[in-house]
Amino acid sequence: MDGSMSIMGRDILSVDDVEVVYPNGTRALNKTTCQFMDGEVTVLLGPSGAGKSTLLRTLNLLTQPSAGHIVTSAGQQLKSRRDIRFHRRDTAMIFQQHQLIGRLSTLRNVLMARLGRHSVWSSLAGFSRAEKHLALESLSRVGLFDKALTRCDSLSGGQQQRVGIARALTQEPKLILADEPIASLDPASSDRVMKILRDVCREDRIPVIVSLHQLDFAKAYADRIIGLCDGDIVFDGPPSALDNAALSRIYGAPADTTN
Ligand SMILES: Nc1ncnc2c1ncn2[C@@H]1O[C@H](COP(=O)(O)OP(=O)(O)OP(=O)(O)O)[C@@H](O)[C@H]1O
Repeated sequence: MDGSMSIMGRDILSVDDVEVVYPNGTRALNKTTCQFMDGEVTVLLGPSGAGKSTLLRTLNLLTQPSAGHIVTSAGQQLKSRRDIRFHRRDTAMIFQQHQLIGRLSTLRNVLMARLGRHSVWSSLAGFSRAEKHLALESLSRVGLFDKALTRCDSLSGGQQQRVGIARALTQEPKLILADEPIASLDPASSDRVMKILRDVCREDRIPVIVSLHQLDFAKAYADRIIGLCDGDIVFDGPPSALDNAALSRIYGAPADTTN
């Protein structure tokens, strides 16, 4: 067992009594337990400072829990450096600010996703034909095949975010985490990005977990919404169950449901 996530069952990843207190004493996540399933888009919703990014980053162990564990479907607690390395290799992260290298082509940026699977020696040899094929296929899935040789900094914000998704796909992940992926996009680009994420989740049967501020996109694209407030999960259910009472638990006051 190499510590990578199994997709034998529905239950892919568990958060088991996890708490996060940052070194400066900020308690960002109170004792939290939840599971994430394959083929399900989960949206983390909540006001600024609620703990969405903290929960997301804890799933990848970019933020270390102060207590509790992240557990794979095989029942394995992610503790050893080796297990964490395999877990990160299998987990793709999409950021608000794309994290692309502007002067490189989109294809080069997308291929960067393969570095985690190379040894020092094999990375010196360059990317294989199969990897280049996978990168082009990923660009094709996000509708950017024709931009493969274009410099990234000449693309629009929405196109750059789609390159970020293509890079994530080229990692061949078993889990995708997206931290406010549409925060700086116009509505049409946001719609396209969310649709691609949902399609990937369905087609590749992997969990996609997205933090969002936009209630309308959460309702349109989530299978499940986890509402956070002050480091606690205060709602966990399908969008259809997100009524005004739930919204006021998340936002602390009657929320504007028209947004
Ligand atoms: N590295 C850090 N060190 C100290 N405190 C932090 C750190 N990162 C986040 N926090 C604090 O932890 C709490 C939760 O922050 P987090 O970023 O998880 O919230 P969020 O819901 O993602 O907010 P936003 O929507 O504004 O991104 C906040 O009080 C924040 O100030």
